[in-house]
Amino acid sequence: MRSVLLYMMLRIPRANPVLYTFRKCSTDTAKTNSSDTSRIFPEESTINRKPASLSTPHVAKKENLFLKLEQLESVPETEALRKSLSFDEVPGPKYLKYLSKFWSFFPVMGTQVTASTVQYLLSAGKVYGNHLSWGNNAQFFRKMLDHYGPVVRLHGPFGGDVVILSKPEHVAAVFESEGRYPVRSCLDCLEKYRVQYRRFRRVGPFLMYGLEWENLRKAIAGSLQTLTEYQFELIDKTTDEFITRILRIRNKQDEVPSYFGNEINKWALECMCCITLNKRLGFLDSCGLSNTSEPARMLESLNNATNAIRRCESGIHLWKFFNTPAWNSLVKHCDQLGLILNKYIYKIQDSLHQKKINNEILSSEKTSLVESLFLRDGLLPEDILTIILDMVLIGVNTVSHSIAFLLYNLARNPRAQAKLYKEVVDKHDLLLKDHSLPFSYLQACIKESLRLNPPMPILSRVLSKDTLVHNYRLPRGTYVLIDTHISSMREEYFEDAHRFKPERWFEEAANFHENNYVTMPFGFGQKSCIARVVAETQIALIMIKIIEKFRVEYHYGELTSTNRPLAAPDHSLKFTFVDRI
Ligand code: HEM
Repeated sequence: MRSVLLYMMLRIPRANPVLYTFRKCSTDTAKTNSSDTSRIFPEESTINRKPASLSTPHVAKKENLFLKLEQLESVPETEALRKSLSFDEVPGPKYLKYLSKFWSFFPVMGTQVTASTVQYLLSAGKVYGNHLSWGNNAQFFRKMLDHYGPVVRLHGPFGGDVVILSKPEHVAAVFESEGRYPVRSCLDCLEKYRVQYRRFRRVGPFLMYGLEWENLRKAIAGSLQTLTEYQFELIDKTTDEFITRILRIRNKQDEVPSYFGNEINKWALECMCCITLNKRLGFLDSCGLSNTSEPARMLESLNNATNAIRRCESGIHLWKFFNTPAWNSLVKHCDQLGLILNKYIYKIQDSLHQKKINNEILSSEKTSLVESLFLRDGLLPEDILTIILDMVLIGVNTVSHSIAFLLYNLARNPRAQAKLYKEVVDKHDLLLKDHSLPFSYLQACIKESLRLNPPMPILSRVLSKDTLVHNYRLPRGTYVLIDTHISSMREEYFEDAHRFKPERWFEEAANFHENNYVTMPFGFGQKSCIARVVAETQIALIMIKIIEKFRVEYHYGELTSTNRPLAAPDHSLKFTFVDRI
């Protein structure tokens, strides 16, 4: 048994043909472009590249996290911490405690596996013993918190513990103790894919930490403050195409087909290309997409890669030892997505080079995110690829799920929809004039819908120092999962919490809720969403166009979220779009 385990732990991931082609292609391209790179960015030649060795076995996440935490300053012991209850006293399901002792010899497994076990329970549903037999796994966190109290400790079956929280004051304690470089959980599979298989030197902004992450984040955030006028125009055109698409695909009863969710995804992916590449790739082509077209392949890869990441991160990480179907799918689809994006990234690099030769001055209005990243010192095309891939993997589904739920909430609340329609009609000319979005009721609708249906309901952090929560001392290194959805549904903060009431955001208490960890659809602090403004503008723009043109209805019962890490609508989105007279 031990030797089998040892073999599994040391097993070196085998390169597969798809990967080989991709790696070869990208290194070839990198070679052909290396001279260009040094001409445009002379500083880059000094970068000391150290690709991760393929022969290095995957390092246990626990060690990684502690290495990262070591960089953080330690804090003096306070009186309150000294008097607190110990970590062992935090309640939680007992059976996991026994299992954790039994499994503790698994050195390669760590906190991450505990967390992914939780994720697995959330997405697949499992029955364990009396305490944990939940009929409805979507209610997993709520049941745990109802049963054990506001702070729950899950003893990891494979070592490493997870603490679940949802009360704003506890969430405050976690975020207020956050250092300069917060650590969130990692997606191990994506890290392995990028660092070990693709040998990228950086793992992407979502997964990075420390000074390097901070610098990268500053570089991206600088270009994502707002949309440029040019990007706004591109997204505006894309949204017009989306409206035409609704007209084309709806039936005689004005209802769109069950694949409408995919149409929203196409719109969101096209917008992402506008934001990152300043380019429309034709996702909403009026003739539809042929299966072999580039946009269709890109969309398919994105859907399959997202699904593969979810499968890899759920349950036991067998892909760390051998190539599971989920891992193979992840490699195949991330490669595919990367190949397409790389093509455009290199094109932009070439055109920048050309502009430099011709001494052309770049107009800041027309500079794409990729261009602005190239213009910063020290970023290689592969760094830019990981940035764009992270943005695509996070930003497309979150935006399209938000739109789906907002349409649903408006369909179910005709009065709110009528009020929004009035605002849109009254302020239409303002939108045309200066591209600003002075729509306060619309903004309240967006906030309210994100409160009811946040696309990323669970935030995660690794504590950078011992933290006092509910008088328990949670040790540094504890992996904390925060269910922000539960707190934003509490009656004590929101009257009629289950109702869609945009008006509540005009009340005085709203500021309190926004600033006090009660509702956090975009996360919190240094590692909060980098593209909040851009995402809100995108959502506002599409809603204005839809509500101006159609009355939206939904005739299929309650739409709720699947409880995956990214919460998606659990039914098909067969909305009815009735023309406004
Ligand atoms: C309604 C849409 C969106 C929602 C609700 C959302 C929500 C979130 C949340 C909850 C986080 C984690 C925050 C934390 O841990 O504190 C996050 C991080 C992030 N989001 Fe968004 N997001 C949205 C749209 C986007 C878009 C459109 C992009 C890209 C253009 C994007 C890029 C990112 C990135 C790169 C991070 C990682 C930031 C870091 O770790 O430094 N998001 N987002």
